[in-house]
Amino acid sequence: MNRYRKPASSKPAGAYNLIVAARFRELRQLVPALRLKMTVMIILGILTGFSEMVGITFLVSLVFLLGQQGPVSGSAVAWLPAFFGGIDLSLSKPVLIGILIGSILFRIFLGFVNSLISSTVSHQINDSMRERLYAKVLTIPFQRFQNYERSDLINVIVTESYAASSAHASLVRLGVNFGTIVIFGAGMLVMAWPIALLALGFGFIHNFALGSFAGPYRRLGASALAAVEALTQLSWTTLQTLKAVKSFGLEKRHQQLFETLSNDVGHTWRRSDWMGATTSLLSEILTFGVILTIILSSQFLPVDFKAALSATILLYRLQPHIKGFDSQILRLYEMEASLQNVLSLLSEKDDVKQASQGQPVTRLVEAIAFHDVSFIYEHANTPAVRNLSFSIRAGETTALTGPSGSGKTTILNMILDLSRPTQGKVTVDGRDLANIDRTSWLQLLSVSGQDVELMEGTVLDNIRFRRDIPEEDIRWAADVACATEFIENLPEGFDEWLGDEAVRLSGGQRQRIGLARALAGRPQILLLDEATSALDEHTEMRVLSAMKEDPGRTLIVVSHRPAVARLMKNQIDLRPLPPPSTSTSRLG
Ligand SMILES: Nc1ncnc2c1ncn2[C@@H]1O[C@H](COP(=O)(O)OP(=O)(O)OP(=O)(O)O)[C@@H](O)[C@H]1O
Repeated sequence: MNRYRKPASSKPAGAYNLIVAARFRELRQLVPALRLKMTVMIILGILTGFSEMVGITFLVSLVFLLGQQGPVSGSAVAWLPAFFGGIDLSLSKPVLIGILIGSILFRIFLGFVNSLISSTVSHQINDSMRERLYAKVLTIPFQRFQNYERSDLINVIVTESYAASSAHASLVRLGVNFGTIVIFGAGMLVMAWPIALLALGFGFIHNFALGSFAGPYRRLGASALAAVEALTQLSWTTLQTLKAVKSFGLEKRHQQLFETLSNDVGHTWRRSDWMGATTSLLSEILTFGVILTIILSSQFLPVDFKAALSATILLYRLQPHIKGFDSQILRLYEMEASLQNVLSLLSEKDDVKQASQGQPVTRLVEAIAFHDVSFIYEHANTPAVRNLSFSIRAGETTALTGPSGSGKTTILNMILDLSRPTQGKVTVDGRDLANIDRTSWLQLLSVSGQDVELMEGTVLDNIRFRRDIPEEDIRWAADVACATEFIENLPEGFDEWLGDEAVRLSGGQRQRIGLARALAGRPQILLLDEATSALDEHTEMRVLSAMKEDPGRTLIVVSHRPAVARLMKNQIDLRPLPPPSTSTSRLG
C-alpha cells in the first residue's frame, strides 16, 4: 500500500496454531475493550453447542439406553441410569421429550442472541475502524500522506477495514468450536473412552493435515489483496486521466489492462474457493476414515455396540466443529495481509503538532519570517530549499518567483504548516510557527492553487467547502474572483451541479472558483500558488488588482509571469545566486 512499505514475508510467522495468538494480539491492539464481549460471545456459543449436544445427540444416546437391559461392559454408559438417579425412565419419556424440545428451543434462542450480539459487535468494530483510519489520513503529516497511493487508502478505509471484524468473528468462532469440542469430547469420554481417544487422535491428524495449507492460504490472502489493489488503482487512474486516455486513443489498451487485472482478481477468488473446497473435502475424508475405523474395529474395542454407535453419532456431530476450528485458523492466515495494511496505516505517527496545540494567534501584525530555513523531503537526496532567509511584511503584497522546482510550493507548504523546516525556523510576529496553535493560524490564511480540487456538489458548495460561511460572503468572493460573470450564465447559476471533476468548466473558470473559495472566508493572508495561470492576462490583472485592494490583506503570489511579479510590492526571487554565496534568497 505505502510505497515504502516492506513486502510481507511469505513464510508463516510460527507454528500453525500460533497464528491465533498473533491475531488475538493484533486485535487487542486495534480494539482494546473487546475481551469481555468476546468472552460472552464464546460462552454463549459454547452453551449453544452444549444444548445441541444435550438436545439431540445425548438424547439419541439415551434412547438406546432406554432399550438397554442390564449393565453395559467397557463403557461409562452403564452407570448413566444411576446418573439420572431414582427416575423411573419409563415414566420420564414426557420429561425427556420436554428436555429435547426445551434444549432445541434454548439452542435457537442462544443462536439468535449470539447472532444479534455478533452483528452489533461487528458493526461497532467496523464503524470504529473506518473512523480511525479516516482520522489517521487526516492527521498524518501531509508529506507522509503523499507516500500513499490514494486508491490504496480508499481500499483500506472502505474494504480492508473489515479485516478487524472478520478476525474478531473468526477468533470467536474458534473459541466456540474449541469449547464445543471439549464438551463433546467429555461426553464421548463418558460414553465410550476408547472412541474418545480415537477421536482425539483424529483431531490431531486433522489439525496437522490442514496445517499444511497455512502457507498457501497466507499467500492467497496477500495475492488477492494485491490483485484488488491493482484493479482499484487502474480504475482510479482511468477516471482521473480519462481525458488523456481518450485523447491518446488508449481506450482499448485500458480495457485490456482492466480485463487482465479483473481476471487476476477472479482467479485469486476462484483459488480461494477451490482451496476451501479442498480443505473441506480433506476434513470429510478424515472424518469418514475415522468413523469407518470405529465401525470396523468396534467388535475389537472394549465398548458395547450401542455405546459405540452413540459416540460415533457424537463424533459425526463434532466433525463440523473440528472442521470449523481448522478452517477458522486458515481464515486467520488468509486475512493477514489486509490486517497488516490496517495496522500499518493506524501505526503511522500523527502530526507532531495537533491542530489545537500551541499558543493561539488572532492577527498577523508584523511579519512572517524565514530564518536560515532548509527543507528536505523524506527519501529525497537533496534539499528542496536551502538556507532561506526572508521576511514577508503584514499587509504587503509579495511575489515568490523562481524557476520550476526551486521550492516555491514547498515554501507555501511551510507557511501553511503542512511541512516543518528540516533546519532553521519560520516565525510569525517573532513567534516560532511550531509553537502556534494551528487552527487559529489557519483561520487567518487561505490558499488557492493551479489545480483546484473540486468536490461533488453545486458551485455554492464548492466555494463554501463545508465551512460556515454566509451566502453573501460567497457571492462577494465570487465577485472579487471575477467568477460571478460566468456562474450566472450557467443554467442553475450558483446552484449548478458540478460533479467532482466539473468537466463542463474551463481551466480558468475552475481556477476562479478556487480563488472565490480562498477569498470567501475573508482571510487576512492569501497564498496564491499559480492560481491565476489559466486566466487570460486581462482577467488575471483584474482579479489580482481586486485582491490587492483590501489594505489589511497580506498577499503572497507564486507566479512565473513577470507582469504579476511587477504588480506586487515585493519580490522574493529563488533563482540560485552565483557562487560563492550560499544564500538563495533575496527580498526585492
Ligand atoms: N513530496 C515530495 N517528495 C519529494 N520531493 C518533492 C516533493 N514535492 C516536491 N519535491 C521536490 O522539491 C523540489 C521543489 O518543489 P516545489 O514544488 O516546491 O517547486 P516549485 O518551485 O513550486 O516548482 P513549480 O514552479 O514547477 O511548481 C523539486 O525538486 C521537487 O521535485
